[in-house]
Parts: sequence; C-alpha cells; structure tokens
Amino acid sequence: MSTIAVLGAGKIGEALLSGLLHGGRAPTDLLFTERHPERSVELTKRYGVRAVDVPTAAKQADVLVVAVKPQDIEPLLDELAPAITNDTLVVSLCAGLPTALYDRRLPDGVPVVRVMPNTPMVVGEAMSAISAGRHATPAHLSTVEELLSVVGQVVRVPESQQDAVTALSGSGPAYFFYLVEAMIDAGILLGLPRAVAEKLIIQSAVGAAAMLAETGEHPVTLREAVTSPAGTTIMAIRELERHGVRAALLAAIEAARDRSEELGKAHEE
Ligand SMILES: NC(=O)C1=CN([C@@H]2O[C@H](COP(=O)(O)OP(=O)(O)OC[C@H]3O[C@@H](n4cnc5c(N)ncnc54)[C@H](OP(=O)(O)O)[C@@H]3O)[C@@H](O)[C@H]2O)C=CC1
Ligand SMILES: O=C(O)[C@@H]1CCC=N1
Repeated sequence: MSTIAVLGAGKIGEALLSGLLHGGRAPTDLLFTERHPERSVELTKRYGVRAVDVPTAAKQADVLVVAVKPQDIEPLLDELAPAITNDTLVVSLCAGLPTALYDRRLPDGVPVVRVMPNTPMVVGEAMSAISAGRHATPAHLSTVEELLSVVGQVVRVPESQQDAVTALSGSGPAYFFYLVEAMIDAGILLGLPRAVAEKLIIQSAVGAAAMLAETGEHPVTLREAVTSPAGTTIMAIRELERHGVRAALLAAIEAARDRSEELGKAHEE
C-alpha cells in the first residue's frame, strides 16, 4: 500500500485524512505536515497519523498531496524542490494553481495531477475533478482516481476547465450552505422555533439532493412537480425571479471562476 503525505492539514487536508481513514486506509500509510506544532499534536491525537517535516514527507511518501492556500505555495515549493524525486507523485488541491507552476519549480519530470475536490469529502461524498500535468501518465491519473474514489466521486477534465470546476463544485457546497442558512432565517421570520426550522430545511435539502441523484430526472421536472397551479410554490418562484436570484448565481459563479484564474496568474513568471 502506498504512503500518502498531506502537505498542509487545514480544512481540506484534514477532510482528506479523515476520509481516507474512514475509507479503510491505515494511519501508518498516512503522513502530514503542518506549520503549527499545536495543530500537529491535535491531529495526531485525533487520527493517530504522524506529523513530519516536508523533506521527510518527500522521502517517505509515494504521493504528496499539496493542500496549502494558493498564497502559501511558494515557500512550500522552495522546501520541496531539493527533496523530491521523479518517483513521487504530486497531487495539487490548490485553487487556481496550474500544473505548469509545479513543472517550473520542481525538478524536471516530477509528475503532477491537479485536483479540485470539495469538503463533502468528510462524509464520503466529495466531488473531485482531476487533470494530468505534463509529466503525469494515465497510470498516475488512475492512482489519483483510486485514492479519491474512497472519499466520493471523481471525474477527469482538461486542465483548462479547472477554474470553472473550482467555481462550481469546489466552492459549490458553500452556496448550498448559504441557501440553507437563508431558508432557516425565513423560518424564523415566519415564527418557527429555530430547531424546527433547521430540521425542516436540512431534511428538505437531503431529500431534494437524493431525488436529484437517484431519480435521473432533470431539476426542472422535479421543480415543476412541486409547483401547483396558483399554489404556494409559484408565488415563491416569482419572488426569486423578481429578485434576480438566477442572475445572481450566474454572476457569483463567474466571479469565483475569475478569482481562481487570478490566483493562478499571481504565480506566473
Ligand atoms: N476548503 C475547501 O473547501 C477547499 C479548498 N481547496 C484548496 O485547498 C487548499 C487548502 O484550503 P483550506 O484547507 O481551506 O485552507 P487552510 O488554511 O484551512 O489549510 C491550509 C493549511 O496548511 C498550512 N500550511 C501553510 N503553509 C504550510 C507549509 N509550508 N507547510 C505545512 N503546512 C502549511 C496552513 O497553516 P496556517 O493556518 O498557518 O495558514 C493551514 O493549516 C487551498 O489551496 C484551497 O484552494 C480545494 C477545494 C476545496
Ligand atoms: O474558497 C476557496 O478558495 C477554496 C477553493 C474552492 C473552495 N474553497
């Protein structure tokens, strides 16, 4: 079994560690690096996984998963470059960062796969999109696919689509949480106790997601089935349209795509 090291065990790095453990990986097959010793102690206590430094991770792991913020990539690459060999596969989870950045900064031939996952990884329901860098082979892509299929679903996309993917599914869970939060507030406005409003909305979200995933019906068909003539739902839909919610979503996701592109450009030569 290969050894996987997560470089930067923050929100997504921890989600990956916990998802892999949940999926049956042994703690001894996993390593992580962190900047703050107290965070390392906390994670080792929680998961039984060993904290190491970057050179040790590069030496001992077969797969290095880069999960630092894009703004923190340069010092990490400085540490990694002298320590890594072509036998190690680099998997970058960083929004916006192109595989070409790794190709420039790491020794020639190091294989890199760019991935955009999302946080439902913690419950085995991630959506991850993967793209091969210049030196990554089909076998490397299969390795990453196998690794991530333990924590959710995986699709292959051309790297040119990764900024759009980041805006859709990378950030996507946040949009749903935002919507749920606003709908719970609406319940409060209507005078429901918070606990009741939360239960009503969260189970409605779970049910709607299950229908989308399991019936194979188009979202429009599913919405139409809820929308009775001269009923309650159409009154709500009219308000959503009047307030431009559809246009707001298009603009929001376009802004997220632009930000992903910008994060990548910040590291251009
Ligand atoms: N959160 C999400 O939903 C998703 C995030 N991503 C991507 O994953 C990456 C991480 O995001 P996220 O988990 O949210 O961010 P976090 O800030 O939560 O995690 C990054 C962690 O890495 C640590 N770190 C920074 N530099 C180093 C270093 N040189 N060595 C070791 N550890 C280091 C940070 O420490 P410190 O606290 O000091 O900064 C932090 O704990 C980003 O590039 C993001 O684009 C991708 C998909 C989804
Ligand atoms: O907000 C971000 O930049 C990261 C990338 C996708 C989700 N979270």
